[in-house]
Amino acid sequence: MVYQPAAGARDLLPLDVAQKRWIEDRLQQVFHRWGYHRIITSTLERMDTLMAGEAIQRQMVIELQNGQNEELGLRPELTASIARTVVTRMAGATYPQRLYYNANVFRRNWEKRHNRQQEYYQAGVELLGSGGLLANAEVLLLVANCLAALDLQGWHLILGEAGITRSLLNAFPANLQSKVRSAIAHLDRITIDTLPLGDELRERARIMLDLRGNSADVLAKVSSLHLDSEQQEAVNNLKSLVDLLESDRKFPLILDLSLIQTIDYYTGIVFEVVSDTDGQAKVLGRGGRYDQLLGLYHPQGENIPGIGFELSIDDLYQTLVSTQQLPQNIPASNWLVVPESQTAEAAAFAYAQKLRDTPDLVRVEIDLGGRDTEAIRQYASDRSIAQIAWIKADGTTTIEAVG
Ligand SMILES: N[C@@H](Cc1c[nH]c[nH+]1)C(=O)O
Repeated sequence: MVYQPAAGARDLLPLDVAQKRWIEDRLQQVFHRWGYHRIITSTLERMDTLMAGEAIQRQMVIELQNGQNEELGLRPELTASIARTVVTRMAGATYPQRLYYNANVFRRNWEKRHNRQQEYYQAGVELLGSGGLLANAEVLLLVANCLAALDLQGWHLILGEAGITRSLLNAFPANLQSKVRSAIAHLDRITIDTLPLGDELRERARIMLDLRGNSADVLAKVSSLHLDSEQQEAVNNLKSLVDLLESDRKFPLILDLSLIQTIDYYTGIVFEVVSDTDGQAKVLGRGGRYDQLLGLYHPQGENIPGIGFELSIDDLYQTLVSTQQLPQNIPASNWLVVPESQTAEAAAFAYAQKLRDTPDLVRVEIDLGGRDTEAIRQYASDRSIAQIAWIKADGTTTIEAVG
């Protein structure tokens, strides 16, 4: 019998881990520089927490059997868990709260693959307690700073507004809304042309499909849709955000008011970070504003606004691996300490420990015996170990540089 990981699960070997850590360490430094603090929530959650009302579909979650009457699942994302934690465990916390995470998530890929489960790694932030323009701008500028810290060239951000998109969809008959929503999400013009819609609504659906491109054009087009005052206000807020982002230096922005996310807790801006390095658009991360999510978990139903994003470590890795920036090898040890006889073993351990106790990171291996001098030299050279310390029983040490 051959033991294999579960379908869709992956083992990360030391070089994979070193490369993943390279990405994570850079992101973490950026998060710290912006005043964010790490939060760790449970991998396992109750299904009602994970589904965040109806925002996350049950099919997305890998459910677990347990004997009790508690439905449990593996988290498919972190935002719902963080919302639950903050309102139930951090009562009395002052706002804003700036939190970040770096964690594994599990999703059942029911759409594309045949019910395959999959484990992914995400790093992301949640900025809680502020609903305004500045919080939106902070989060988008933080995305840009993360990508700069990874030296990732050639990306853009697709920015939508879930509130506007949802209210534009409300004009359609209730029984057709989900079809129109899905046709718009998939840019499916044929469905829009064939659904039983009157001329005016069909035209509206076509315009919605076209609400994508440079910000000035899109904002002009959406204003032609006879907006009510609430929609107009949301459009104005979007315009202020775009102006703020584009004022200082060019922020690579595409506005898309047909952008619809699979996760449905968003109430304001939504966005996707897209890389265009390999000539092929690839989504590296996504996020948005959710001003009604925390209220779902709050004991008194109090709403606290929030906004955040996740970056997919797996997709960042795929994009960066071709640029040779990631470490190409696991780090070599600096020293190999060799007891020359059995009676020298204690002295060898003591010498190795002295080397390890220096303030700079020094990697020190003990030779575990069973090979002759030549084999030891060969091993050190194969592993790119710089120096060998040969230790005698009386503690005498001979240092040899490996050629
Ligand atoms: N949790 C979302 C991303 C997000 C973070 N904050 C807001 N949205 C996801 O996994 O897609």
